[in-house]
Amino acid sequence: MKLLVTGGAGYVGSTVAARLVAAGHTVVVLDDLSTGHADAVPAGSELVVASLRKGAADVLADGSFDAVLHFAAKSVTGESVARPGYYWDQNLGESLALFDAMRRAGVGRIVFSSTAATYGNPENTPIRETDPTRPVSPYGATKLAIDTALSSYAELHGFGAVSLRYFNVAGAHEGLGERHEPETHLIANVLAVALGHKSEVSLFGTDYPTPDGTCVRDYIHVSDLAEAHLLALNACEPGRHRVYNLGSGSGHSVAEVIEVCRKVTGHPIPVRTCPRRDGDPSVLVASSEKIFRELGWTAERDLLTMVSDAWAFARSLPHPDQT
Ligand SMILES: NC(=O)c1ccc[n+]([C@@H]2O[C@H](COP(=O)([O-])OP(=O)(O)OC[C@H]3O[C@@H](n4cnc5c(N)ncnc54)[C@H](O)[C@@H]3O)[C@@H](O)[C@H]2O)c1
Ligand SMILES: O=c1ccn([C@@H]2O[C@H](COP(=O)(O)OP(=O)(O)O[C@H]3O[C@H](CO)[C@H](O)[C@H](O)[C@H]3O)[C@@H](O)[C@H]2O)c(=O)[nH]1
Repeated sequence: MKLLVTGGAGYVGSTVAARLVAAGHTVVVLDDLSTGHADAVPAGSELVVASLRKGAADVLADGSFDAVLHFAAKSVTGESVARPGYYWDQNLGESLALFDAMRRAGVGRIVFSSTAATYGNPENTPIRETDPTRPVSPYGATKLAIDTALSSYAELHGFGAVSLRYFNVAGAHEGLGERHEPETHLIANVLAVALGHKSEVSLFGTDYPTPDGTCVRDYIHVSDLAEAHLLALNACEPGRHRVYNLGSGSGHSVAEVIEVCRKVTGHPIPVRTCPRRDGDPSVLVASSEKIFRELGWTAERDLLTMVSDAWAFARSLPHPDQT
């Protein structure tokens, strides 16, 4: 297939783009490089540097594309609380421009990166796709709005859409890993301490109603995520919008993750205990039973593998002072 990958210079998008190229697809990446890296775009694919609003219509105009994989977004929860208008514009506004360009070019097949943040503070654990969606951040709200728009486009314009609600993505895949600036994600921040880039890791909250008092999350390897995108691409069915959670079904506390990082790196990793971070639910664990039942997908790589792969990637990067 000929595929447009928005956000394909970012962490998840570049990994999936590499997997799509390896599977024999033709890939064009559309990315404004606002948080991505041109050197992450896989060899064998073309990079168009533009926002969705400015670039999507032109790229899609020749009618040669079969489908879109839509990763491009702003995704820092705290920033979304500080700048809600920017998030609505960048996430919903840019996505609507993309969907309109797709409609005009006659491309109706789309796989979209949604998020566990659409559920907010969950009523049930593990979270199912039928559970209430009550996002607690503008980031989660914009992603839920895009999911809702996709349902309309499926119903009224015949799009075949799949939203994949990732839980906490981690790990690295064939030389591609996390390079967010600033980095907010737990594992990358812990590994930065092991590398000597930071002196200690902040642990946000030790008074949660969890076994060790720290937040519990469901970590999913980016390589497992890439496989889910291949399956989702084939599951797009005109007139239908499907939603799937992507997680492992088991939770790990922040303290547990830090301990695994100590084992993998051999570094003591000093911790500074801090107050809770705004907007963090205490437990987020996915039921991925639906995507297993319907598409046969299941997470195969465990937390130790995620941390080991992220560590190998982190060590391959130059020290920030040398870049
Ligand atoms: N990383 C996670 O744990 C996680 C969890 C759930 C959902 N997601 C979602 O997965 C997707 C990818 O996340 P990531 O961690 O790879 O983020 P990322 O910031 O590394 O990648 C996003 C990419 O999109 C590009 N981009 C942003 N806005 C754009 C625009 N308007 N036009 C063109 N390009 C634009 C950026 O330059 C970047 O390359 C996002 O949609 C995010 O919401 C990520
Ligand atoms: O330096 C850090 C970083 C994080 N944490 C804690 O570690 C846990 C995981 O935090 P991350 O920032 O790694 O991930 P989030 O769970 O906040 O967010 C991720 O999952 C969300 C859905 O669950 C969204 O999809 C979001 O885009 C994605 O980054 C949280 O309890 C957080 O407070 C720390 O203690 N110290």
